[in-house]
Amino acid sequence: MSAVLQSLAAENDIVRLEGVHKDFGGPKVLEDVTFSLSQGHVHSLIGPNGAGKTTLLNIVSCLYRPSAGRVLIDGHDTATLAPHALATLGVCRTFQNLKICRNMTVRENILLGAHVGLQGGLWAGILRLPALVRRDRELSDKVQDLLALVGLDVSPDSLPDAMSYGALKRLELARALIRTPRLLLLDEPAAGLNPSEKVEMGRIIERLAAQHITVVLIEHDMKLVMGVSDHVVVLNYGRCIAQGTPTEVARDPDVIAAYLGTK
Ligand SMILES: Nc1ncnc2c1ncn2[C@@H]1O[C@H](COP(=O)(O)OP(=O)(O)OP(=O)(O)O)[C@@H](O)[C@H]1O
Repeated sequence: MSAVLQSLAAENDIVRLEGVHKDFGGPKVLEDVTFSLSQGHVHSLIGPNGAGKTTLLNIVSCLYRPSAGRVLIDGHDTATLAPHALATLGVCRTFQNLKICRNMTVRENILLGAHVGLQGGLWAGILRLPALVRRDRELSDKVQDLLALVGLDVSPDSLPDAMSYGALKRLELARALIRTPRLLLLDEPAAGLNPSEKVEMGRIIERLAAQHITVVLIEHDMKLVMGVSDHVVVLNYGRCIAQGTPTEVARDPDVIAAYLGTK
């Protein structure tokens, strides 16, 4: 690629990982991982179990620090950024395990996402401090829009305890969207969903991309990955072994070998 094209591509990058290594005091979990994520696209991070996908997402979300290398978001090194400050950069995420408060209403659960990174944070939300109650009132209309966006036909005032697992996953997604992120990190959003719920999750991701939200998706369901991704990064034993369009990675011999267990 020419220098001009390279700098144009870099301008469009929202995240850049440069030579990221990670260990937890033992063997390397990530080794020299370098790639860029461009704005407004759906990027999937795939690889066999234990390849280092969640560790990488935790590094991008500043929950873990790289042992070496760096992560840039909008060109800013995140080395000293606290995880809660990420939301102010327009970065939000969901987790593999559900983090829904079952004794709070659907609306309150979604609004908790608006409190991340604010003064007082999650606890101010749980304790219902006055400034946040005012802000919540302003955001209430948005809750209804988000429920529609994630395809949840439930009352914002209902409790989530009667909701199915698939519906709770979508509720978590709505919570991550309340702050209108530019970059959304999704850790296995379709895990545990039935086939029709997976299809619906794919449609939701496409809707998010249509709204120019950059999505990073960790997912084991290859049909979903191949259907929604613009760009796929493949990890194996902590190394990036391939990246490209879904078609390119699907026919990459290293990727095929990793998935068949021959590498
Ligand atoms: N906090 C930690 N302390 C020690 N080892 C860890 C820690 N977090 C992850 N690991 C190790 O790092 C390796 C990669 O784990 P990680 O969860 O990132 O893989 P993954 O690709 O997301 O796997 P899966 O698809 O099964 O979720 C594993 O060997 C795991 O045991």
